Amino acid sequence: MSDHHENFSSPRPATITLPSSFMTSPFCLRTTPYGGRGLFSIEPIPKDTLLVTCNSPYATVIFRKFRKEVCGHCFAYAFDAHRNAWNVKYDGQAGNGVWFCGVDCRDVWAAEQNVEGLQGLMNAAVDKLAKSMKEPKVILPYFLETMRPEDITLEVHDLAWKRIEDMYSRPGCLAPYLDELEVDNVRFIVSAIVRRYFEDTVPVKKGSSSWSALLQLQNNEIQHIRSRPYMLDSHTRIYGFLRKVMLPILQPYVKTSEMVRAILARDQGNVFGLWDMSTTGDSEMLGWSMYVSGSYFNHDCAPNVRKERDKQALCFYTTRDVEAGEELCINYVDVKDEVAQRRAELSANWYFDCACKRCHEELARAGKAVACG
Ligand SMILES: C[S@@+](CC[C@H](N)C(=O)[O-])C[C@H]1O[C@@H](n2cnc3c(N)ncnc32)[C@H](O)[C@@H]1O
Repeated sequence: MSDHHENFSSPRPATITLPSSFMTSPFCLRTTPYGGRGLFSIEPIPKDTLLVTCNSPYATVIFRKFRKEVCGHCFAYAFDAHRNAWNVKYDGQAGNGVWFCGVDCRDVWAAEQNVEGLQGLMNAAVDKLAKSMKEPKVILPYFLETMRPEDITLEVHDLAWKRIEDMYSRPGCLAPYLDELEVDNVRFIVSAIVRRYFEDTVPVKKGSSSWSALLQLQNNEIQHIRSRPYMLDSHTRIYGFLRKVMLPILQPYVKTSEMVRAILARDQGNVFGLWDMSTTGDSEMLGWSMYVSGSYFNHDCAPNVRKERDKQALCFYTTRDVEAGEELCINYVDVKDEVAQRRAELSANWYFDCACKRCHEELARAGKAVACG
């Protein structure tokens, strides 16, 4: 339970333990001149090479409204199979709230993700507490009323969290109100805590990512709260809810806010949306997942890597021949969009000004056009 504070609060840790999936790869992790670390080829890599497979997410959530339509193990979407919903469930309370596309997925989920029935019991507890929530209420009004983004330093932020920890340590403090997305966020965090519990108590499957690898991911906490100060109130209510809902065996993980903060700080900017595989072009987001090794790919508006979901796994392939020394990048936004829209989206949701060559060239052309016009 003792997270190293440097790892927790600094945007990118000084020392990195590489995810095990990178050890035998044709690429390495290096510092970029523009945006932290990135993955670079160490030898020529042909088109369509599988670079890395992230076998299963460290944390994941299917939006509550899609729970009957998305398989809890392989994420298959019922509509893609021309069905309205899946009907395989786990017997008894310990499988609560999870539907499967077949008994095979149900049984693997039970063996890998629902050891001791913990995931299912937590789902049931979250649903029960969510039903009893009262009126919406802000719990950090002073923060929202007085803070300007530039005032939100790590110290100010730490103080707000300390206040919340104290508040929820008092007996009789009620569970705060959460909206639907916040309850989904609770379930995302619960999945990470249950996984961490297994990591601490039962042997983890080979090739799985670890909590210490998750902590190495870029921490976007301060940028996130500066750009949306109301999110601190949301995050602290989520923490309050978690304090109330955790089964006794998992309570040690939320006794302080450290683990919840560490997950929330990496959720923004590092997770992958779970989309249906629709070929109609109207793809819908069904939830989101954190794949630790996949989060080291930087963005480029002319990417040389594509990602493909294969059931629970996320696979990364080269889209063209890559030379030794080239950076390997995916795209975070739709590269068919205009430069201004791509940049606005990256800035709003990932907090960076894209430094890629394509943006540079398109901005230079636009600048010349304005100068000539
Ligand atoms: C998912 S992380 C990628 C790994 C990250 N560079 C690291 O060191 O952990 C996304 C972050 O990488 C940086 N980044 C990714 N693509 C970028 C780009 N095209 N231009 C500038 N920064 C970028 C930004 O800081 C962004 O928030």
